[in-house]
Amino acid sequence: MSSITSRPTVISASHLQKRYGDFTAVKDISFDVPAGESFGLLGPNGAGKSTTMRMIGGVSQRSGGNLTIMGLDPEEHGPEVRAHLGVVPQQDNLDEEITVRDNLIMYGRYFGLTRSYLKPKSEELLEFAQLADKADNRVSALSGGMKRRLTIARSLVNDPKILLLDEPTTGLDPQARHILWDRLFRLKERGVTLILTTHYMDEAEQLCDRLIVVDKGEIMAEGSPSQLIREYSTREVLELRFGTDRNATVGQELQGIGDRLETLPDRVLIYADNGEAALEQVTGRGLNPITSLVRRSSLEDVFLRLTGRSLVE
Ligand SMILES: Nc1ncnc2c1ncn2[C@@H]1O[C@H](COP(=O)(O)OP(=O)(O)OP(=O)(O)O)[C@@H](O)[C@H]1O
Repeated sequence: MSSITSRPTVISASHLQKRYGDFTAVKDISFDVPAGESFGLLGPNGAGKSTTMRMIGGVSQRSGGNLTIMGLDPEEHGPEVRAHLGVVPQQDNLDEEITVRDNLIMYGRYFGLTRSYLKPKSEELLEFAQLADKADNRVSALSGGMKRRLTIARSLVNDPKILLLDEPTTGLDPQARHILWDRLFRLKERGVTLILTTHYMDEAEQLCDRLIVVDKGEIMAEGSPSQLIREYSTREVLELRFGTDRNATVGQELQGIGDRLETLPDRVLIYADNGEAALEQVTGRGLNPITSLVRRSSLEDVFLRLTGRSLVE
């Protein structure tokens, strides 16, 4: 099997910038995505992820930098670029008053696809989205997770090589998120390049081969989830809760335990490769947290290390 890095680059962004008046939403974003990769933009609300996606999708003009999709500049070759892209926006914009199947057909017609192509295609996509039994229902009768799956099915009507997903599971319950992730894995298996934004660290860890951590319009770090965790965190984290007032003051007494300490309003985090050994040191000093938990490091810890803030505030 060819390694992912030897595959052709399908998206190349170089020093992307977007200004809204005096405000710079995207300051300097560069990345290359090879075909078939699942690439993520992870960052908190307002980091500039959607703005970057809109520039890739060709619906927002960039203020600076270069961008090519399959070798073409989306601002100069909008229709050709859009023919390669499937776009799943942050907000579902389905037609609520028509049926599930008709949403697919109408969207395809808008793309100029023929009815004879769309008839079998819509059935295939309904199967893929696990919505075949809802085909004749109005969209207004679907759950949030079903609507998301329909939006994804709709984005696939033109067999895109690249799928842009802006916050694909925001607002969904855990079960609906897992069903959706499973569908995205299948697309990845078929060789579709996935570009997704998320502020959920677990989503980034599950879905992304590689990602950039974005904050305030800039890239803070880049790598695979495991590379980033290795580089910016310890293997384990000991989470301690001492009570609201005590959390803020106990830091002094914990000095020297583990590699690093973070004090959050509701807990203290001790970064250590061996969390249990760190906990023994804590109790050995006569400090008795109300609760303690040893867990593996996550991308949330990477973000905290890079910015001093939580991803979800
Ligand atoms: N049309 C606009 N005019 C002015 N400012 C904007 C506009 N669109 C976005 N912004 C600002 O640009 C910044 C980045 O927004 P963007 O939507 O790209 O962030 P994000 O990382 O996608 O977060 P979210 O998940 O909340 O959408 C924010 O401060 C936002 O308020």
